[in-house]
Amino acid sequence: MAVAIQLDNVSKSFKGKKAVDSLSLTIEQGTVVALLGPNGAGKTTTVSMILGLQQPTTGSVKLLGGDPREISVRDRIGAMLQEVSVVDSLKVAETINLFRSYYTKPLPLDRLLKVSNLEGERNKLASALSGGQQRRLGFAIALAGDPDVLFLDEPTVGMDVSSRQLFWETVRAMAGRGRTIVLTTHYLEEADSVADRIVVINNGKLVADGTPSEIKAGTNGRVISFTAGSSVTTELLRAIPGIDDIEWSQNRVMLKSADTDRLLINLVKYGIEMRDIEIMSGGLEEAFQTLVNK
Ligand SMILES: Nc1ncnc2c1ncn2[C@@H]1O[C@H](COP(=O)(O)OP(=O)(O)OP(=O)(O)O)[C@@H](O)[C@H]1O
Repeated sequence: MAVAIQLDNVSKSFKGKKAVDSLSLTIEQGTVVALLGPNGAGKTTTVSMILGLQQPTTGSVKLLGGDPREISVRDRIGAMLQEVSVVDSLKVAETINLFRSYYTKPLPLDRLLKVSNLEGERNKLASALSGGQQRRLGFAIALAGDPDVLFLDEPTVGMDVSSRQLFWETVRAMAGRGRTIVLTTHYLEEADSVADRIVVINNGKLVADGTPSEIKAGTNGRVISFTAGSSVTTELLRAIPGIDDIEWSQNRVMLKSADTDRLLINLVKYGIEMRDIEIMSGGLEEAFQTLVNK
């Protein structure tokens, strides 16, 4: 598969402190990649370097095979950053048209108004939009040039539920047409449902990289919980192989394990009295906390 983004050993320092530290990353075309990490992890700095807005202190960045600052590369890129700056005197449709004029193959205005759900606001002043509507205008602007690579920095902050749904549907449809999407978000459930790949950064370093299920499976395993009979004690459970953690909530016990199938067999073998057995996967939230608190 063709490579859309390539970072080779990229570092960025501010006043001697590394915001991004020896990051290497290859992103293939047609994938949706979520960049996760706590505040200050280096996500925005990474995206700014991929976009050519900041230069790495060391290392190299390639976007669509070229330098992100080249005009021919910029023509194929769209970005929705945290701040949307609008010209005060321009209406929504005029604002979108202004951005359309920067590109060689812009999408039609009506299509952009539709996917950003701003058809009803086309004649409003852009500066008079609500916060959520301004985010959607930012999305329309990012899509104006029908980009091959789209960057979304915290895109759904302030959007209501139906706008979010339409937004993610549009993003997934774009990926289906071979476009590459890189997004940052603090909403882990969104990353879990929309991304093909999750890259976790902490202190400027890559700490995990994989599909959402790989990230979840690789860090926290799964949990078996059941209502325990009166003969079951923590000591008894400690003797059983394959349990990573034991937690009680009244007479219900939760056992963490990397291999819940094998653990269940062991529990039966040891004659553990169990009722209402449940097996659950750990969530992305839990995996994320484990990764960034290591
Ligand atoms: N222009 C700058 N000058 C000095 N330090 C900076 C600058 N930009 C970023 N930093 C520092 O680099 C580190 C990474 O910041 P960055 O904005 O990339 O994090 P982030 O992961 O995007 O965080 P958030 O989730 O809060 O948006 C932080 O410690 C930040 O203070």
